[in-house]
Amino acid sequence: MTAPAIELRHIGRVFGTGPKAVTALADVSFDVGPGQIVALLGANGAGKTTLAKILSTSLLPTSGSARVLGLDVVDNVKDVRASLSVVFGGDRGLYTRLSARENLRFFGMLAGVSRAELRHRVPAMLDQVGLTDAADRRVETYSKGMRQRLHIAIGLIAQPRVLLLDEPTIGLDPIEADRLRDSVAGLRSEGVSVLLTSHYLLDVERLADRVVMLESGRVTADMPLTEFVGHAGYAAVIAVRVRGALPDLGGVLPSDVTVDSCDEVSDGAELTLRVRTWRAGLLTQLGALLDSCDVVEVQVRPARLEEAFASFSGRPSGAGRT
Ligand SMILES: Nc1ncnc2c1ncn2[C@@H]1O[C@H](COP(=O)(O)OP(=O)(O)OP(=O)(O)O)[C@@H](O)[C@H]1O
Repeated sequence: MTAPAIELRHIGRVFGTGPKAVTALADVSFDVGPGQIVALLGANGAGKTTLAKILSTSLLPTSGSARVLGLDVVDNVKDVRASLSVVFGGDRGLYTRLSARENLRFFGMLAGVSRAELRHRVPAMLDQVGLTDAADRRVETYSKGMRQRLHIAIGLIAQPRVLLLDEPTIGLDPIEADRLRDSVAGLRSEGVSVLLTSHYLLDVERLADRVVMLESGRVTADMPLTEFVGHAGYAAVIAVRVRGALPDLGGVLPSDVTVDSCDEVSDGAELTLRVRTWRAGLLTQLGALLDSCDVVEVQVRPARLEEAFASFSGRPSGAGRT
């Protein structure tokens, strides 16, 4: 059987000793499978950075064991470093007076990739992150999103099989963020395993196969994304706006649909329904119940990760975003 890309067993990390000791990680165990994208969620101070530092061999755990592709991070520092790459968000570490192509060549050589190999790999990486057209422009002329995509290309130039990706879409506008997510999603087909930390739940919703949630250094959830989203407690919200009055829906709604709110507006009413489980034919059924009124607009909003996040952390929706 192939070893998990990342294997954490009872990892603990305490900073300091005595009464001032801080337990950053208490007892963390989970795996990232080969080719999987796992999102590591948690509020500020939950222990995400500490875990990333242990995996990237820049910090020792105080208990437990961590393996990358079967290699212990304490005993096999050199091999772990060759297998894993860390990509941080923001502007750090790029040579902005050089072009993307030159940055990639430089970091490739630093990582020990041969010149001959770089001749193939650099254009391939530029293409993979959508920077081919801008490849020979100085990085100082790039948008934040382009810089961030270049970071990912640099992280991948030595062909690591495991990537730690920290806040990849921080500070990006929605279009840039989407492009970046496309680049990350493409890694799955390359067989790269990713541990993604993000405060942006949209990244997680779009990219992750599994979600691991940390709270105060402990794992409070470890499950497939679909199951995690299911913890929102409902599948979707349907908002209906009608002209004129609404019929009395008391007792006629399907059992898995409840009324969230019903408000009068200038020329009619707005009704919000919460659907516990989505099923084929539900909208037709609701349409029939509203047949007698003039429906102006219907919006269906699938359950969002914010609600699931809140249900695990016991905080109100939206508090996951910091
Ligand atoms: N070098 C250190 N010395 C003492 N305490 C530390 C040190 N590094 C981290 N901590 C503490 O460990 C806990 C976990 O911190 P960590 O940075 O891992 O959290 P995080 O989940 O990455 O937070 P954020 O989302 O804010 O980056 C926090 O209470 C933090 O104050």
